[in-house]
Amino acid sequence: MSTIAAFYGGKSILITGATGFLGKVLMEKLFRTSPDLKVIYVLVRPKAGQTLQQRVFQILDSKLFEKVKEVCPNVHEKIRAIYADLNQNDFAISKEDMQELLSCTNIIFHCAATVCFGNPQRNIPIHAVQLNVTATQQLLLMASQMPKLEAFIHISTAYSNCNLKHIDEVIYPCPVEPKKIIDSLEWLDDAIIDEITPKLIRDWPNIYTYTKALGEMVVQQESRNLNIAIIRPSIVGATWQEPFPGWVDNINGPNGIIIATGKGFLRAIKATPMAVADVIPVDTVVNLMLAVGWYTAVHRPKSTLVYHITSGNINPCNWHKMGVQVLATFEKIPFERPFRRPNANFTTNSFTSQYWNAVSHRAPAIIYDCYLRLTGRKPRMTKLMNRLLRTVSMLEYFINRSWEWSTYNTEMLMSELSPEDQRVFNFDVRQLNWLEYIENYVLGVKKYLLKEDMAGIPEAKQRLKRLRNIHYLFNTALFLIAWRLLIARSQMARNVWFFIVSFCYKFLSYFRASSTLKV
Ligand SMILES: CCCCCCCCCCCCCCCCCCCCCC(=O)SCCNC(=O)CCNC(=O)[C@H](O)C(C)(C)COP(=O)(O)OP(=O)(O)OC[C@H]1O[C@@H](n2cnc3c(N)ncnc32)[C@H](O)[C@@H]1OP(=O)(O)O
Ligand SMILES: NC(=O)C1=CN([C@@H]2O[C@H](COP(=O)(O)OP(=O)(O)OC[C@H]3O[C@@H](n4cnc5c(N)ncnc54)[C@H](OP(=O)(O)O)[C@@H]3O)[C@@H](O)[C@H]2O)C=CC1
Repeated sequence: MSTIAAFYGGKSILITGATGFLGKVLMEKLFRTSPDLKVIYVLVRPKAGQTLQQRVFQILDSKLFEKVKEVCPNVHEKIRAIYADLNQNDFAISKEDMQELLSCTNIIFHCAATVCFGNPQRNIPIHAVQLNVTATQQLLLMASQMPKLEAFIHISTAYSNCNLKHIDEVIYPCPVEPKKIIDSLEWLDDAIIDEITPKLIRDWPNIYTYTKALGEMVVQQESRNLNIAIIRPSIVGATWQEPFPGWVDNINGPNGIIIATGKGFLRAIKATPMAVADVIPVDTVVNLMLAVGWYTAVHRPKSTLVYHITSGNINPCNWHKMGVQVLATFEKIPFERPFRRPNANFTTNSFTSQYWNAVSHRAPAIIYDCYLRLTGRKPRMTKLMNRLLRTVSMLEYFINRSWEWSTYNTEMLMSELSPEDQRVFNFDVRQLNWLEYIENYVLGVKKYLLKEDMAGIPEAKQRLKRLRNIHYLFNTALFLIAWRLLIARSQMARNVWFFIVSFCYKFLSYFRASSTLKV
């Protein structure tokens, strides 16, 4: 039996961010490998007209949890949804619930965060500080009042120090104390906050990575006597193996780009083809989280250990390889109703990138909107395209650089695991076959995100053929119009044209004469 799986048996586990991408896979693995755990408390807020229970039951009833229902049929009884808004004081948790959490929790996995890179129109700096920094502080305070707590696992990101090139498994100090930032946001005017934000975040590319760095500092400062560990994953991608390959559920990071490329909206991107695409499968991250939870509780390291979970250092893939494989998969398994044929041009040049944006992205969107207007429908493509290009521009920082993350602690942990634990909680991505993984990833985006049926593939292929013919026809027409205009204006173009025509005529005459002779 796996030592780690046995460790979670009978435990009460508190998860924040359980309704998120990582949180769902964490719950699934916990229930599947330790069905005898006591309870999982999930801090949830009502959303989109759904109550807490409805939200949680919807997750439990999803395909992701199919295997769980076989090994843990009473899963619904083992999950306790607790109303909480992490942006509020004491998370707005009721007194009774708080009492239960404080007296029963054994392990905390803190996954909740806003992963939005920042939108100045939405007061994101305050929201991000509240959730990624203040909420972490509050949760640590709560944790310090939990007598049965054995481990507190904080999920950060490998990019929390992306202003550095080489990143060690240590907590780096931020130039401004988190407490000062939290205090000042309480009384500063929104307009002033917007003004000082760029000065505060300095060489961090966005408010997300900056607040995650602040969050780590808070963990260090408020750790008290707790057993804490920090996990830093790189770009979290679809599942590799468990519970089945290719599962994804949001459009963040690569997922949105894969959809936009497969649907033919995005055909070029400013990216360094040889830069490392440091994607890490979500199930690998979850396996490390559970191993770290066990190790932190049982071995109680003297200081807060940081664990990097990245792929580039041991099994690197680059954006070029990823792009080629994504396109190859679209050939076999196209997405339904594409706008244009999928293509992927990478450029590192700003001018070329702007050219592609104008010609390959904005112009077709404008033409399509004209068509919609002419046919009495509401134009929408230009708006969609602008939004997409804005999102892509936010990701550019990460696809034009490579980082080196040291992984001493992660390797140390791997060596501490029994062979059985190494198998059940595998976080060694050396065995990951990128081509297979990317193909499953794209397939997963199609099935689980776009909810497209595989039966629609022949029709999608037909549509791609039609789009290719339209593309050739359009280009030929464009060429002929350009040529006609050139001929009308330039003697030289006319001379070239007559030369080509007379050459073709002579060639054809010679060919006809020689074939007549043979007969
Ligand atoms: C041709 C090339 C082909 C290539 C071939 C393919 C090869 C594969 C290549 C892959 C290269 C990938 C590189 C990844 C690098 C990741 C690095 C991560 C590093 C850190 C990792 C982390 O540690 S953490 C996870 C990352 N964190 C995000 O990735 C959040 C992004 N996101 C936002 O920062 C906000 O979302 C933002 C946009 C501000 C709007 O923010 P906002 O407040 O204005 O509005 P909302 O978020 O409410 O969204 C408003 C509407 O935008 C829609 N939308 C939201 N996101 C969208 C999205 N990604 N793509 C499309 N559409 C999106 C949404 O669906 C809404 O649409 P609608 O209104 O119709 O419902
Ligand atoms: N995805 C990635 O590529 C990476 C993620 N990470 C880190 O992993 C962790 C999980 O990320 P991921 O699962 O992708 O993120 P998601 O955006 O999918 O999930 C975020 C979670 O936080 C919850 N949450 C947000 N605001 C509140 C609030 N006010 N009160 C209560 N809950 C709230 C969300 O709840 P709700 O459903 O109600 O919105 C959701 O459950 C984060 O800490 C992130 O920084 C690190 C590296 C990469």
